[in-house]
Amino acid sequence: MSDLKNASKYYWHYLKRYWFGFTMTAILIGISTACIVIAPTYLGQAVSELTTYLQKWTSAATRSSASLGNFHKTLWIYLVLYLGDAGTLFIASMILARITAFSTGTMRVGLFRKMQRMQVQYFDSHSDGDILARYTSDLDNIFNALNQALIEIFLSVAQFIGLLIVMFAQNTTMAWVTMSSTPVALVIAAIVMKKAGAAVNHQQDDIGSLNGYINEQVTSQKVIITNGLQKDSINGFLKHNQKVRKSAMSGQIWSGILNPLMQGMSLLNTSIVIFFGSWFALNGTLSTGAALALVVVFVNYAQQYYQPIMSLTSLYGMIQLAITGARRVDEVRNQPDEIQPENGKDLTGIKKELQISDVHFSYLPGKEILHGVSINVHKGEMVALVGPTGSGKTTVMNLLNRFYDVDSGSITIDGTDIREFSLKALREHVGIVLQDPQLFSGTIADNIRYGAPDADMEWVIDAAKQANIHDFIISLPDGYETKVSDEQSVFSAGQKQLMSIARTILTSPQLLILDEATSNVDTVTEARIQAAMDRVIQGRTSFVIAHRLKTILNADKIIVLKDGAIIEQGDHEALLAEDGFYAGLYHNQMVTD
Ligand SMILES: Nc1ncnc2c1ncn2[C@@H]1O[C@H](COP(=O)(O)OP(=O)(O)OP(=O)(O)O)[C@@H](O)[C@H]1O
Repeated sequence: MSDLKNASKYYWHYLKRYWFGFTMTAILIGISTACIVIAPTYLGQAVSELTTYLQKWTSAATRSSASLGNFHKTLWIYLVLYLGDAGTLFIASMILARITAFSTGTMRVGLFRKMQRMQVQYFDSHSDGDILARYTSDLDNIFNALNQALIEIFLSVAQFIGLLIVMFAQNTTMAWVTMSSTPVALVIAAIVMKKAGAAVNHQQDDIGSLNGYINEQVTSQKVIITNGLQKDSINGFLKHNQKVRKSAMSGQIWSGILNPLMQGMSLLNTSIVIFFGSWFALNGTLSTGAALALVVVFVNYAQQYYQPIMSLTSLYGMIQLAITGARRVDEVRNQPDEIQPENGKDLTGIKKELQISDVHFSYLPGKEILHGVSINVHKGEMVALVGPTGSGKTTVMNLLNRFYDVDSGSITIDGTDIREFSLKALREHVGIVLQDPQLFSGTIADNIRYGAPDADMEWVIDAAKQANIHDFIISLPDGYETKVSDEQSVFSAGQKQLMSIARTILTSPQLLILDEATSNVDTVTEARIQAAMDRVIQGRTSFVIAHRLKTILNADKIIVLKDGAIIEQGDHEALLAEDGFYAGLYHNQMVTD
């Protein structure tokens, strides 16, 4: 039920602005229903006018007075009513199609905008495939339901109301008899809908997991091939696929069962009406003819009574998918945004120092990752973070850029807590070169100026030169205009890394965070990346996550992290002299290198 509540809130948020269109649709469908209800009476009248005409025409005495005028008039009214029905329905569907196109467009934009405001935590804790499913299959389900079910809902409601009016106008007692089975139908519908809702929810969540798995397997294709894991990959896929098949089947069964059940209710209803109708006919005050006519009319109504309910229940699978879709998209919509300080301070640069003071941090409640980390960095200094895998190096970087906020302790720049700066100002001054650099669709030049879109070509070339990648770029047939997404231009990890270094140089950050990426490139490229990194670091305050210790021998400060705590710190010489964890690590690496 809370799903329905959340979905209603979601639809209300996006659809309320179309109230005028919905009102017009309701009026038009009201007119259409009235036309369709009234039209048969004119058909009957036309038949009776034609009979009168034929009777007059066949007798010589009355032939002169025989006229088809009334017959034609009635036929015209009949035709106008049918045209009225078709015309109003057409306009109503056009209005709804427009509302659907605009509202789902706005939903898509809303979701995309939200993605740009959300905390990094959401992306870290959800698979890419699952996030993608919310943008694709969930939004598609919403679109399909709005596109196909909305008009049906309007029609069914109008038909139902129209029928109630006609029934009560004819005979109140028989109208109540016709409606008597409604509570039972509602209870059955509520039970089945609850089951179907849960099943469809499962189905969508399982589709999200399957997408996540496919995404993971596609991006890890090379690892799978090199390790000969194709069979395991397929087995994993089959497991996910089987889960989707099971949950989809259960969803379809529960959604599909509703329609036949309602058909059964319709038959039951007809029997009730026949039973009570005959009783009234035998025991009531009406003449036998009138009573029988009433029974015939109400048997007709009884059959029609469940029609709107049945057409809604036949759409139930689609509606349920749209409810689940709205729930999943709404989940994203309700994610907290990145915390922006009110009247955030501007950051003009690091004047003196950056201080990390007694920082405790946990990604998940109760599972602390950093236990009181303190690092003091003076302007222009290079700090290297070393330590075993999982020791917390990346976590420290995540906190510096406010991807996450500290639980306790503080990070300050010249005495001001970084949470007091506006996020924009902070991030303008923090440049990050990630271990796994990302290139975006567009040209090489676009990619280098990604963080500084206004930079002119001269600066782009200068940044590429500093990053040691200019010569390679101009050796390409299209030079800086080479399309990155082009199938012809597949870049090596080292080339991508150098381009992302050029990108960072162009933004001219005050604080640099470098996740050393020299581990999966050849020694020549490694030397080029190292030289580029050295150039970027010069004169800037920088944090380098070092995997290869020989790249950080010149660091002003080396921080050794283990299990989320600093166990040693100092420069290379001092740490070697200490002959502790760092010295052991260094000697080990020298041997393997
Ligand atoms: N988003 C996350 N949610 C929960 N736990 C996380 C998250 N990111 C990292 N961790 C955990 O935090 C701990 C520190 O991870 P971190 O990535 O900082 O280590 P690291 O020193 O950078 O490791 P590596 O050298 O392998 O990159 C690990 O135990 C890891 O499992």
